[in-house]
Amino acid sequence: MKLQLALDLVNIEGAIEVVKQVEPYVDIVEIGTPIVINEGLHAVKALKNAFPNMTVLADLKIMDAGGYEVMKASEAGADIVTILGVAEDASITGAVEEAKKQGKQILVDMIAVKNLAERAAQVDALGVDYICVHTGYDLQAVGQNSFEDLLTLKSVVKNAKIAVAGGIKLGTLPEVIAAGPDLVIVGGGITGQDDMSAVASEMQQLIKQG
Ligand SMILES: O=C([C@H](O)CO)[C@H](O)[C@H](O)COP(=O)(O)O
Repeated sequence: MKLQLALDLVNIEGAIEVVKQVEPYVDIVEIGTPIVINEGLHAVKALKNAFPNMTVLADLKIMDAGGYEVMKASEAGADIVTILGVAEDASITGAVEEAKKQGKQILVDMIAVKNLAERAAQVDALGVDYICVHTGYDLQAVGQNSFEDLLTLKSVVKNAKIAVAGGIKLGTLPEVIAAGPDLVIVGGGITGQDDMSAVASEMQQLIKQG
């Protein structure tokens, strides 16, 4: 099980400062969608330059032109690129083919997918690397989370690794770990804390204990 730090509400310098504090405790650093919107793929390039050995995920949430957008993110240095589960199969296939060509990986974000079990099985058959259940900010704000969806995903996905994201905090991490995902994605649960390093370290310990 791996820990991914999601960086969303910071600029490039802020992102680099956060990673300096938590680098030993996280496996993957995500340049979140809000940063990409504000700063473009330069943010991915800057992070990769600052931390060449770190696995960097570009949270582009691709909806169309899968192959082209994966190519651009790969050029910027992304190791993993996200596409939406609600995208067309052709877009996901294009993203997967381009990622394979570039030696990169694809994470499919199932945010806003209504028929989760059915769509997860379809997406799994397209050869993606990760499938992620995700409660976004707007549904977190009305009290939702992804725990039940995570169990659904576990029961239908046979090939891809399973990831979970959305509002995970130190207090809720044990419940997430118990469901056995391959990748746990945490944003505000680390970046919103006074002592980011201590929280990330505790999260890593819990994840290692499994
Ligand atoms: O993908 C995300 C969100 O849609 C904003 O782009 C976040 O990175 C993801 O939800 C993880 O962040 P937290 O919910 O703060 O843990």
